Amino acid sequence: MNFKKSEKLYQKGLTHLVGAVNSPVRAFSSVGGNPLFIKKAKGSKIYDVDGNEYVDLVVSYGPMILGHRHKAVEKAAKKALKKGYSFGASTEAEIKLAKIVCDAFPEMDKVRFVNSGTEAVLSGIRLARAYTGKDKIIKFSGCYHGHQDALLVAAGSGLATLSLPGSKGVPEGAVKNTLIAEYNNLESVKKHFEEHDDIAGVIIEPIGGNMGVVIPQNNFLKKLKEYLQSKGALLIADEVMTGFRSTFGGAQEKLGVVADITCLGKVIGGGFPVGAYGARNEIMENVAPLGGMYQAGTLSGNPIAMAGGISTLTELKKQNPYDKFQEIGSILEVILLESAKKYNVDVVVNRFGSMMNPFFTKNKVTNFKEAQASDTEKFAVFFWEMIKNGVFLPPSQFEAWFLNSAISDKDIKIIAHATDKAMLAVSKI
Ligand SMILES: Cc1ncc(COP(=O)(O)O)c(C=O)c1O
Ligand SMILES: NCC(=O)CCC(=O)O
Repeated sequence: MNFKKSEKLYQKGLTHLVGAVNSPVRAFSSVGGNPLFIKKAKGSKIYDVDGNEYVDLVVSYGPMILGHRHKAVEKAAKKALKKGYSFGASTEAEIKLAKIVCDAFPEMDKVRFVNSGTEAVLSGIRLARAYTGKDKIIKFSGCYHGHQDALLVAAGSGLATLSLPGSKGVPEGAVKNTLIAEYNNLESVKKHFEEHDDIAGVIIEPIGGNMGVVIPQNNFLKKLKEYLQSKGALLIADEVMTGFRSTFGGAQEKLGVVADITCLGKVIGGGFPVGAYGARNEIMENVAPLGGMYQAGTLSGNPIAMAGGISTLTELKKQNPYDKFQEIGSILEVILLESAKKYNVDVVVNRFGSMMNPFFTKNKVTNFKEAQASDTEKFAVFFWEMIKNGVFLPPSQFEAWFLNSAISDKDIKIIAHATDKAMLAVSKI
């Protein structure tokens, strides 16, 4: 396996692109080496420009839940393309996707489409403030909610990978209403309520996916919702990663919790740029043109993106792959753990349905601090051995791996073989 063409493109890309990437998570900062350049993808596989083939466990950081270029999605997008790309006016497709989305969440009467998860969350936060008339928002350390100013503190994803406590260029004023709590620690939330009476709500990834996978323990989410209700504050579920992935109704359905505002992205567009935020009528009626909270978008509800979303969600409903994800996920979990045991490597595997990852640590991982105790050098060695043996992973200890419904038994064998080689390599450092 060689990466010569990727290497060449990387050098070329450095001239006019920052770090030759358009999102820092794509840089190989924490694993060393240079990013791979992709030529194409199909089904469960992704191919780089040097012709190397990989089983893809990144799937564009989540959206490609049916695998790449699913027939139904490709057909729908091509059909939409022929009718025009953007109109700046309403289409029937928006109504169709809105119904599919609202039907999936019990208390979602209305939804507004935007173009990314970042936009979905920044709008959801604005809505919580507009509805409650309060300014403060609690977020959990290690959770990532896109790159809006107010939430770029103690964030996961690329900030965790690059060990950044926050972002330069964010004025103090932009984060003065952001309070930080610890995941799985209700007391840390209560403490803020004891000190402040102007908290609009709490935003949470119902399954943490941006510090690696972190799962709520002991009904944490249910208890959080009950507590917030008693305080008249809103629960804002950032289901950008988990929506239509944990199951069709998202992590909320799996965990038996209903949020006041739900933010969506990734799978909802099936690889096209779509985000959304939704809630019950009483909340959504605050959004313009019905109410005074302004939020807009030239390309929002884009017809190609809507077609991608409708076809992806319709196919997902038909396939209902969630039991299969559970099955494949538990097989991969066993593969990772047995291989770690064989080579005497300390590994903890966290998994929730089709989201999982190993942490190179001895102790359980239930919050950001525990995730940060992982050995990132070991992860870097593991990552490159997986790549060399045909498995494409996110280049960070703090990112989730995602399953897709095109993964085959043969792919699982490739992953098992690569894992064995990778754990052996880790055991030698
Ligand atoms: C939970 C969560 N929220 C928000 C975002 C932001 O979405 P986007 O990258 O589409 O702006 C992401 C991923 O990036 C995410 O994982
Ligand atoms: N977990 C990381 C993401 O989901 C974001 C991807 C990106 O920012 O490119």
